[in-house]
Amino acid sequence: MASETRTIAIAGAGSIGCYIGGCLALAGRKVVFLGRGRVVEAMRESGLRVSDLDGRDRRLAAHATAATDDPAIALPDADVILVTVKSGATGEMARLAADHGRPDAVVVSLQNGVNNADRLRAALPGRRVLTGMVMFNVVQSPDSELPFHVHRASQGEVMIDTGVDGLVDLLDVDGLALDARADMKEVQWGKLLRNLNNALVALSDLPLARQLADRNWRAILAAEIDEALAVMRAAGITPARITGLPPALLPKVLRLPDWLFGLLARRMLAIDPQARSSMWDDLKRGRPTEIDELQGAVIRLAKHAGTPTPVNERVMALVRQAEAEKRGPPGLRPEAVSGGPRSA
Ligand SMILES: NC(=O)C1=CN([C@@H]2O[C@H](COP(=O)(O)OP(=O)(O)OC[C@H]3O[C@@H](n4cnc5c(N)ncnc54)[C@H](OP(=O)(O)O)[C@@H]3O)[C@@H](O)[C@H]2O)C=CC1
Ligand SMILES: CC(C)(CO)C(=O)C(=O)O
Repeated sequence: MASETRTIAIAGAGSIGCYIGGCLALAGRKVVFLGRGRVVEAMRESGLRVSDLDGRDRRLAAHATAATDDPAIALPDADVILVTVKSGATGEMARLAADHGRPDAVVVSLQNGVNNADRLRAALPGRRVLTGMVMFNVVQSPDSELPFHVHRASQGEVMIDTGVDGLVDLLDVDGLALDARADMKEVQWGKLLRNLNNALVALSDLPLARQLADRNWRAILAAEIDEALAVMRAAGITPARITGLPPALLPKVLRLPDWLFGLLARRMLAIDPQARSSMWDDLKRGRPTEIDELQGAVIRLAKHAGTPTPVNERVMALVRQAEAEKRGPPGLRPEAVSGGPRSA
């Protein structure tokens, strides 16, 4: 795959799509952004600002940013379609790729959860669909800020299925660390363990670094992970090690006192103070969250495996309540989430 001549479509220009597409465009790749509303308007008006916690701070001028809300413009020329919509929009994006994309385009799901790539495969029979996973957090600018600004606020790779010649070379540019993996199913489950914290960041309304520094919040995450590991064991699923720690050790390490956790989990804590979670972003913007793909996946699997998941169920119910109230992240204390003695 000759990198300079290939066209990459970003199917869902939001936080992850604009960060990854922005890095690719800044490296000279041909990128077209398919988005909508305020993001496309802002990119057309004033381009894109792409920064990260390592100190890069770069701009793409408006004339160098191909942004559209029309799939008939964005998708027909694409050699690679990177799907970066939230899980609730996967079905719709699959339909757009089927209607407007080339049959030989490689489609890559860069979404959290364990089902999105399979959903794309089912909706795009005969097409090449790869599983991907993004390990870092991206924060997007508030609505009024111009240019539209995406900031990578933690470290981590973009992991992608092996098997398509030249794809890693195409995507491996400054600001992105590519990792081609043959175990993406296990990576999805390993990432799911980490994503069980997305809801806690959203419910606490705390930046990720502050929330993870609090042992009371970590104890809730540890309890969620205990339940998820039991479910996975019962279902014969082996989650990949993606945090620097073996998955089975995560609950123990999370329950350590703050000072010891800080020492052992240095990689996990290499986060800048702005980092939150994509679910926090959804509550902030009054949008549906991916709770059903994360805690929901654990709870559904547990129903088959016959293992209990009370903590994941409680967290899911609180997120559902916050979604329905549409008042943004509710700023709960850990006791209100764990159901502990001080929650009343
Ligand atoms: N944000 C993060 O830090 C991380 C996110 N992820 C995962 O990456 C995926 C993407 O997340 P994120 O970037 O945060 O999501 P965003 O909501 O920021 O971006 C998705 C964008 O796609 C747009 N969109 C949805 N449907 C269409 C459509 N039919 N046509 C054009 N545009 C469309 C949305 O518009 P609108 O808002 O109008 O719906 C939105 O702007 C998720 O699965 C998430 O879990 C993984 C790691 C980190
Ligand atoms: C922040 C991160 C990387 C999980 O730690 C994430 O996947 C998200 O925000 O959805």
